[in-house]
Amino acid sequence: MSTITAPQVRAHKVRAGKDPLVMVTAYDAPSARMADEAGVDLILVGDSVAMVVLGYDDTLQVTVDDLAHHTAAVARAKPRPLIVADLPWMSYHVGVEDTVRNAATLVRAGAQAVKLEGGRKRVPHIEAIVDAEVPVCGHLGLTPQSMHQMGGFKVQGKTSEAALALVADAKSLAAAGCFAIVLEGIPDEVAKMITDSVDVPTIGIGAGVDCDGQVLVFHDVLGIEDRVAPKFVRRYAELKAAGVAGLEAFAADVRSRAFPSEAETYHLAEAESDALALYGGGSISG
Ligand SMILES: Nc1nc(=O)c2c([nH]1)NC[C@@H]1CN(c3ccc(C(=O)N[C@@H](CCC(=O)O)C(=O)O)cc3)CN21
Ligand SMILES: CC(C)C(=O)C(=O)O
Ligand SMILES: [Mg+2]
Repeated sequence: MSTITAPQVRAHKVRAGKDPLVMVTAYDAPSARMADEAGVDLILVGDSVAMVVLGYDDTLQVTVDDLAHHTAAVARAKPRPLIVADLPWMSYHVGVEDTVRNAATLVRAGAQAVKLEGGRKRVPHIEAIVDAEVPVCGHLGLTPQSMHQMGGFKVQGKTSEAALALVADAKSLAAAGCFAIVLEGIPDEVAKMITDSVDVPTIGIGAGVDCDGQVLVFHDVLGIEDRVAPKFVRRYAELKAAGVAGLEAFAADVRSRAFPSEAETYHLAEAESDALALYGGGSISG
């Protein structure tokens, strides 16, 4: 079971004296174990899996079944962080009943909460999922599933009108029962205003230091991703470079016959080796 529960997250505000929440994405059992051992608070099985793992150029290409597949792999690691799974595009845009069934699919795969993108127009869907006893995390600002409406992955809330609309959206999400709200790609002043305006924690990604938590994509934090490079990413390791160096060393050892060594090789017992020699020692003409 998780170290932190959704109700505990809901009450987690920096202004109440708490340290910021730490959330990182994970998409499989080994990444979930790394997040667990690092002591993060929440794992997000994000639809960013489409871009950083599955090779797509956007997040619109993944389905509920794709997210369930990755959520199940994360859940099998039994990580201590709370497992939040993204509802992908088109899984909560058709109807409320369809939305609740899709949330249930992710819960049965092992999610302890779900996240969906958008503001006040998502309130009926959020309320229905919460009514089905599933904690919901909101997501406002640069919502990647809206990339065609936004004209790309563009920072949002850059005018006073847009900023106030985001504050109103955040209040609607909190009132609808969201236990936390991710704020992505917005000016820090706007994120601070939202964080001050709601009683649930805000978890920022490209939203400044004044949120109640921070989230980044696993492959960005560890330096595995090198196609997408948003300004808000800080790399804490260079695993892609380490991986390429390791594979180069393996290839060199194979080609020089330095691999495998004696210690990496199996042998017959002597008697069996002698008996085998009597049968022709492996010669095909013998
Ligand atoms: N590897 C990765 N990291 C992410 O954080 C991430 C994904 N993939 N895929 C899904 C979404 C897409 N995200 C993105 C992708 C690009 C930018 C980006 O290039 N932003 C510009 C700002 C453009 C502007 O000024 O409006 C930047 O320079 O940071 C931002 C968020 C965040 N998410
Ligand atoms: C970037 C985070 C917030 C996300 O939604 C994802 O990884 O899919
Ligand atoms: Mg996402």
